[in-house]
Amino acid sequence: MKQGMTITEKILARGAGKETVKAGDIVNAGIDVAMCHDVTTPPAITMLEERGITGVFDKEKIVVTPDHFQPAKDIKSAELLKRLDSWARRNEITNYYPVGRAGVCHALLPEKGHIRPGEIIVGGDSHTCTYGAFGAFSAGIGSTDLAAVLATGELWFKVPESIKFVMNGQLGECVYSKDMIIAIITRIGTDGALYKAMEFAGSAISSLSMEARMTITNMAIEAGGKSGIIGVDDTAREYLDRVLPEEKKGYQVFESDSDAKYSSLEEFNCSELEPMVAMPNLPSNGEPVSGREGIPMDQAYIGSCTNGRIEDLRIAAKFLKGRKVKSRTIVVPATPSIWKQANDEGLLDIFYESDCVVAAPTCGACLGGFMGILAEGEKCISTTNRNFVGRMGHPKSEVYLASPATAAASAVEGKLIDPRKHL
Ligand SMILES: CC(C)[C@H](C(=O)O)[C@@H](O)C(=O)O
Ligand code: SF4
Repeated sequence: MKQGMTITEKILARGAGKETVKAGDIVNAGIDVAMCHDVTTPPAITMLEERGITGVFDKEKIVVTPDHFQPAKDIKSAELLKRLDSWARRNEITNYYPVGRAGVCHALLPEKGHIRPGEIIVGGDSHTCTYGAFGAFSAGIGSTDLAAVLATGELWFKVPESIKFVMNGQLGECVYSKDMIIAIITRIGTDGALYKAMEFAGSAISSLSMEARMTITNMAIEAGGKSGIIGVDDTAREYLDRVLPEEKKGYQVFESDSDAKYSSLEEFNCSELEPMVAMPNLPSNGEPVSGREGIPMDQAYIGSCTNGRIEDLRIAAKFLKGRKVKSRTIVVPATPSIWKQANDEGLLDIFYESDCVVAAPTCGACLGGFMGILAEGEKCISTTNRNFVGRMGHPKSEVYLASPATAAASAVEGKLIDPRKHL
């Protein structure tokens, strides 16, 4: 009898023009979308230029946005932005978002309708796995692979094995998808899904918004995952209906067969889950924040491709409204439309009244870039995805990962607190 296939195997088979593939197969697949930003694309451009390759495989299938160091923070980043800009304009890249339209890539692409189910998406960024929330196969690649993709529109993959995560139950009050993914990574470790596709399902996933799902797939790489993926349902269809242009609405939906082969199965009872904090210096150091209350926080950071979306800002605002922060607090809406939406909804006023700094869309302090770098010994509660040594500044600074609720509540207290105490 024919072996069933996972959603990931089906998408890669489609991309490779094959009837079936199985985990471990090496396939050459066509790329539907290639995401380019200001850090890893300039070196790819250099590689292409050195080989006399001036064009790109398809100017419609490449999406370019500067985000890490935009607007330019220093001369070096200005040079990167300049190279990216002139390359994008020279090649007449259809979907180029220059400074002013630019946003954190993994928030911008879905919002602008560049992500579709069943497609194969790569990007020069490790958190490209985010787009799997839409039932796509999506993986981060380095500059060399990116150069190959930009020139040829193809890339080879080893078809990954899949781990199935069944997230049962329903999240309780003040518990969010960020808490789910911290709990998952804490259970399996930072190499627990090495080169695997992390497939998420179950009632606690179904009831999440697309924004909240993206927080989960975004962090698949933090467990070593090649990709993260969630099947398409009505919530995804509604989102796609809203953002996709008419001509792109005919996407292909794949789902895992009931007899698909998984390397393992992990089940969680999400009804028992508590607000979490990932203690320094690994995303796998998760603990219920209730057991760590009282650790003083110098800074709170609310933003990034993990939790810088409108829903995250609404949650943060709920905890900040009518209160002043005791930790200096930096809020970074991930894209210009999120910034505008936050403004229209009065969220920026709430942040202003609470004494938060609101910055322009950028990766900024998430990777210790700019606007929020930590000094020696400082501690930051952050809604980002990595808390490695020196991630946000001095090697002796510390980053604590949490949901926007926990970050905002802790900012008000000036120390770690369980957000349930702060409603
Ligand atoms: C700069 C970039 C290559 C890097 C990544 O790939 O993830 C960054 O986005 C990060 O989060 O550390
Ligand atoms: S927001 Fe942070 S994690 Fe996301 S792409 Fe930018 S630097 Fe990387």
